[in-house]
Amino acid sequence: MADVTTKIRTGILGASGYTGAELLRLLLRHPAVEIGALTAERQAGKPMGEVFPHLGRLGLPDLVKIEDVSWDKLDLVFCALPHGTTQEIVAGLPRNLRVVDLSADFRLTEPEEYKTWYGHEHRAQDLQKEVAYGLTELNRQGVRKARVVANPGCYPTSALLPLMPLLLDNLIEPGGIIIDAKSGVSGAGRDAKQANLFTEVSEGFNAYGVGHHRHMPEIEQELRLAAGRPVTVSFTPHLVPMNRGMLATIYVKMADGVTADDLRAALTARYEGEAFVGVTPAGVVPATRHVRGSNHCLIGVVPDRTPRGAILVSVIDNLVKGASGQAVQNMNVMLGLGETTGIDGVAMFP
Ligand SMILES: NC(=O)C1=CN([C@@H]2O[C@H](COP(=O)(O)OP(=O)(O)OC[C@H]3O[C@@H](n4cnc5c(N)ncnc54)[C@H](OP(=O)(O)O)[C@@H]3O)[C@@H](O)[C@H]2O)C=CC1
Ligand SMILES: CC(=O)N[C@@H](CCC(=O)OP(=O)(O)O)C(=O)O
Repeated sequence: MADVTTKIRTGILGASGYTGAELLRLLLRHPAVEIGALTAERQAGKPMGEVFPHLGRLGLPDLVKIEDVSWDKLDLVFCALPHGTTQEIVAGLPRNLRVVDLSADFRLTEPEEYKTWYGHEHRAQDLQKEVAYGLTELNRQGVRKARVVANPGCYPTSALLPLMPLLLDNLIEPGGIIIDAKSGVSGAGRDAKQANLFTEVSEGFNAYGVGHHRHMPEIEQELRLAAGRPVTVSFTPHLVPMNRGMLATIYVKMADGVTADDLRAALTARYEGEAFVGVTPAGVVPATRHVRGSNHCLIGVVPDRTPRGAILVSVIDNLVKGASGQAVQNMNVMLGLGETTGIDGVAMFP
């Protein structure tokens, strides 16, 4: 384990956004980390307390533009920038810097697939080969060795943690998986958008990206690795009127002779000893409030009335296990620190 008396000097690119603020909330109580640089685009030049009053009076550096960061004063960088802005920035960083990227820029391993879903050429294809997909519990060895970690999307995290072990063990069929997922509005970031106005979001909820959300190929890429053959999922995200939280209701077909109790037992065995992923007892279905503010994923398993059907319910906090918490977890693994350091809090219930 690394010596925690030598602090890791970290920078956060995109510190004026929601995941940037969440990284700070977690890193400020991390004993092995010091904050060396914080960046913003439009809000560059401002002190942190002006952008986020709850992060004022903490001695944090002011927000600067990315081009004004002194990279030689840093050991690791978190990139919390919009898609499409990160590939060139990471490619231009000194190679001794470790990187945890919260955007989708390095998640899809095939540049053609990236172009199809993100609408432009991959701008750092050479670097892509050095990247590990940071779903920590299921790729710990990859994360440990990587210089650059692609932190998974929030929807993929909520879906892959229950599905991948079941596919690996051939307990469910790769065909016909339906992922019906719901997210809090902070998942859309802090940027002002009409769809995220209080009047558009409150007192109702809606599906979006129906049939074509860019998390579909990310989910299928990782499920293909688990199943050893192509997997096509039906994935529909929904926006619900809450600030944070994500719940995925996943419909699967079990292999012949398998029961929902078998699925629960397999997931319980797979995640035994894991600090952040848990399976609820039979008859208990997890809710977003059980993980709010924490780095936990809770999974419930229920038999369905359809032939060989089962329903998985998976909950995370989109800003924590779905983004910044998992990013800190990956940093801990990359640097040989205790994996739960700084992120061991339990949920804020209710
Ligand atoms: N929100 C969530 O739950 C999750 C988000 N993610 C991903 O994490 C990343 C950050 O998300 P989030 O924090 O929600 O986003 P926000 O919109 O809240 O924040 C974006 C940040 O990037 C900065 N920025 C915007 N444009 C540029 C640019 N062209 N060059 C440099 N900096 C720029 C912004 O600065 P300024 O404020 O000055 O404009 C701000 O600091 C995204 O890729 C997102 O998809 C992943 C999982 C979950
Ligand atoms: C509610 C909402 O808008 N959510 C975002 C997902 C945020 C996230 O996890 O993912 P990325 O890093 O891939 O953007 C969306 O659907 O685009």
